[in-house]
Amino acid sequence: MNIPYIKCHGSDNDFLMIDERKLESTLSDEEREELALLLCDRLEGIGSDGILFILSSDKAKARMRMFNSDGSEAEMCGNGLRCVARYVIEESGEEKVDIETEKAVLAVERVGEIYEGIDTFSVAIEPVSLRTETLPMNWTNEQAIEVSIKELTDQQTFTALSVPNPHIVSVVEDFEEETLETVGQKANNLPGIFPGGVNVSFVKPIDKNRIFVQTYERGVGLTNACGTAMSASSIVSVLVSGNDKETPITVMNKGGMVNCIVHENGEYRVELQGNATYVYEAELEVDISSQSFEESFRDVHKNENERYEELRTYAKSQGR
Ligand SMILES: N[C@@H](CCC[C@H](N)C(=O)O)C(=O)O
Repeated sequence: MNIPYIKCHGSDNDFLMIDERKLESTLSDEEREELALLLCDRLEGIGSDGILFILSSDKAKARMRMFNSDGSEAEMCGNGLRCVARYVIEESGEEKVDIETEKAVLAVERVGEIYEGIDTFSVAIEPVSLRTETLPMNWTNEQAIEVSIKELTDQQTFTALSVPNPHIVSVVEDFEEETLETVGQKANNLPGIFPGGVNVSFVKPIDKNRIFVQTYERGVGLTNACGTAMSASSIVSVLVSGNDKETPITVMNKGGMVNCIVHENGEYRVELQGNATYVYEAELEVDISSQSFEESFRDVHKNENERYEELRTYAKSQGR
């Protein structure tokens, strides 16, 4: 099977982006899962946090499906949607389009640069729900805001929300990555509470409307950034740490930074704004039955990667 793809990232949460509309035939779900397992592996494969599949849609300009590196499909992917937004916007020549995702048709658009020289895209993160049943999370109350989950740790509290993929968020003064990994692993081995798994984020407030977020992602593990988690964390920071809605919250992460604008009009909605960087474009010859592939490189996007390095250096200098 011949598969052209673009290696891309949002805040260094990296993906292989495959336009299925350009393949001889669309893939089956088994093939998407097999491709994710084969290609995302960082030792034996190409290495990435997941695969973004672009399909045609009868509801929007295009449709995105996202598979995690463990082969599971997620309802939504914020950093990935920015990459798909760029691809579809550049393809259509329009500045604002709609993209179908599993749970919603979402507006995406090109917006003002988040950092000099960085083409920036904004994606809508919705629907948002604080009802535990939407994650799903088996819990005694309808909501879980700042609750202790003793099966995870007795040192922290968590807030649960779906955006619409499932997240729990803990606001802490400081944290070690190892603690996040331990808690994330436990949460994803607790089917009695989180039957579908859950993304776990630790949030460190830095200043007013500025936070640092890191996430243990369901289906992946620790990542440099997770767009839906940064959106969920921004909502939680409004709810429990006094950050302001309707104005950007700058979210620093291990791979860079984004802006999240939390809107509330009866329900929460977030505008997630950040980079959508192409690393390189290449072509694959894949044989799924023998679990093998060959890769031929076509085009490295050197200039934009150099510009992204400047953003990364700046973000690092702002600390965590
Ligand atoms: N990194 C993504 C989220 C990807 C899906 C997540 N691991 C899940 O299974 O819910 C993002 O940027 O939102």
